Amino acid sequence: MFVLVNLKTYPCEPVAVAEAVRDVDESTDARLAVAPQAAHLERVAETGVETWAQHVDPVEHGSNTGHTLAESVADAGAVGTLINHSEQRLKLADIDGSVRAAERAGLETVVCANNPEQIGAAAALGPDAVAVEPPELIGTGTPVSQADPDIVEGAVSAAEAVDDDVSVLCGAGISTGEDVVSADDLGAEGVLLASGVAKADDPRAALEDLVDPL
Ligand SMILES: O=C[C@H](O)COP(=O)(O)O
Repeated sequence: MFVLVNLKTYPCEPVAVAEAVRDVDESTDARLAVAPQAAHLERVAETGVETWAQHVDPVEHGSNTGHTLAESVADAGAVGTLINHSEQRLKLADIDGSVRAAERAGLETVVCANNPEQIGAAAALGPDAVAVEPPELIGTGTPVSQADPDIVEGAVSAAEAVDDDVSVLCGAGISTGEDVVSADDLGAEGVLLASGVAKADDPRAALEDLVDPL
């Protein structure tokens, strides 16, 4: 299972969380990675943890003030990027452009979507993976894998129908090892999570719990 920890803009210490993700990754068969704020990418990547960007824009080098260039996040040490997160929604053409920009920079891609229908559309753009996240469950601590298992199974079928090379992750409310096992049982190849680790009193202990049954 792939466990991708998104730090969003939570007030956590990104390097300390990154070190915890790196250390726990070494103790498990699961693959762990962390997605900090763009401004923290370099410091996080220097810890040796697998580092992801939270977003890249559909732009090239040039006059694009305030945009996030895929090549810049790759230079900072990111190896992958989220695209179209529920909190950073893009138009369809821009999702396509961001996937192309990430590919150009050699970044792995996870395109997020709300439901199986959108997952099918996202898979058609040829990312490495898609992530289904019902927005109403994000940050609630109520895991999608238990609260809405149909949406996870539906996403797996929808992606498979379009391109079975596209992996499916699920996210929203995932915070325990049991939640990750449920996601695995529903056919997801990974989980995207944030508050369960970034807002935990002890992020390292939260991560150890997450991977314990894997
Ligand atoms: O990127 C992560 C997802 O939006 C899930 O967030 P959450 O684990 O806080 O529900």
